[in-house]
Amino acid sequence: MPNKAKKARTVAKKKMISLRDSRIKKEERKKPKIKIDKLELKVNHVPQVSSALFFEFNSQLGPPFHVIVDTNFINFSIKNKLDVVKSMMDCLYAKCIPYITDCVMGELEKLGGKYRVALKIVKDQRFERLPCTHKGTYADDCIVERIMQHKCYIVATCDKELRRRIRKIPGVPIMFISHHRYNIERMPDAYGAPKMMSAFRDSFKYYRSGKIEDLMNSVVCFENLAWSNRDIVLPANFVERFSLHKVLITFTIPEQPDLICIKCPFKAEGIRYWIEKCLKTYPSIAESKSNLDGQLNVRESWWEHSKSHPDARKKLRWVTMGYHHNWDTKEYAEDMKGEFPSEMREFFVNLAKILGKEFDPQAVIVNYYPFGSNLGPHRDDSEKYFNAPLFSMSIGQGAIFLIGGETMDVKPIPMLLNCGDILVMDGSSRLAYHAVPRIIKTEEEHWKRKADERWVMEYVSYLENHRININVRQVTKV
Ligand SMILES: O=C(O)CCC(=O)C(=O)O
Ligand SMILES: [Fe+2]
Repeated sequence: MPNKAKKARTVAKKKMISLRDSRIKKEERKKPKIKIDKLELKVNHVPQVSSALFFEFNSQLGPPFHVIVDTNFINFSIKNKLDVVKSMMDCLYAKCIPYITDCVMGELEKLGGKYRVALKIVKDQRFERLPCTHKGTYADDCIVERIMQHKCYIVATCDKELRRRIRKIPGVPIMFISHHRYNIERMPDAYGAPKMMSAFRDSFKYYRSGKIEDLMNSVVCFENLAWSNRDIVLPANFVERFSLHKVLITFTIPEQPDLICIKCPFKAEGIRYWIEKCLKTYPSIAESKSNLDGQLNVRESWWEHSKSHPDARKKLRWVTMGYHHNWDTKEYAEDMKGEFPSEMREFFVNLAKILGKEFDPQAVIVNYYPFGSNLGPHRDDSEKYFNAPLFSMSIGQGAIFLIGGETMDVKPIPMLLNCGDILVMDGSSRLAYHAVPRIIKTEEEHWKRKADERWVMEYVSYLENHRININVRQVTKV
């Protein structure tokens, strides 16, 4: 190499400052080599684990359970008509205290008028407040921080992201909502964690999603009921007034002898009468309440509106008249009642009399079920007066109805309910668990029989896709 070139290279090299020089920004500076002493003990820094945890078993958990509730859990509870405190106790079989952080309260307040029911619920005195001292209102971070510090909480949330974060923290069970009830994950068995499946729930799941051909083999059909068949000749004026067949055909089943099953007593005109009432009249009565209250401005003319708005059509799920059922408190109140429809009173009082029962209809829930919808296992015990029967009438498409016993451990009997069929839940069946896991395409659309064209045009498209249930109760002793 010529001397000149060699010199130039040496100069260039000298001009470069060392990569460890203090004039280079600290983060860009080359790190000095650390000599590893192979004999020295290696220390890993991991977050400190609470002393309440024995492996991952949290010894601070135990009744009463302290449950931190987030915003979406409250909202989903409202949507699923679940009373927060009661449903927590049903889930954990023990007293539960729901906690609301200032952050969650802040979130609910910010969400405005639509969430006023949620706000009202969390202001209930059964909820405890957890004051926040940090800045801002990022509720998820606040909850995560708390459960890292204190191992005495369960977190109730339906938020996927928050659940994912909590799963990384040892010893914190998560409560969530699925199948219209509260469930819990990561709960130590020792705390009487809920049996995720009861005999009733097993059946509900099976009939909700099983293959229809398989299910139908085990379903009790009124036509095939051979037990205690009792036929009653109906009074002529009753037959005439409500377009009934002359003879009422009733059955019972051995497992529930107090449940009276009545095969559809209506002629086609009789069924059409109730269809018109349930679609055109009841949702529009000023004194009725419905799940669409406050959502659609078109409640007074829901039926007209629904003809051109398929969404609104599917959205109507219930209408109440007479005493209104309060879905949050599960109570009826004297100041929450409207007129009970007179024709409905007349029909069910007379029917009860014919069956030898006293009945004063005071509350009705009209349920509307599109295909694919269902009604989870429950007992109708809000009425507080159980010495009167409850009448449940099916209209439109069919359904599988499960009737169980006093507890969810009793395996229910699946029954096929068709248009016009009526169940009378009396005596021991009045408080039995029941559910509607599936809406079934009916084989006999007898509402069409001899219907005039105007009627067909008006109602048939709704009935092709929906079932309606008229559920009539007596609330108080008279
Ligand atoms: O739709 C049904 O057959 C039952 C409805 C019911 O159980 C209820 O409204 O409480
Ligand atoms: Fe019910």
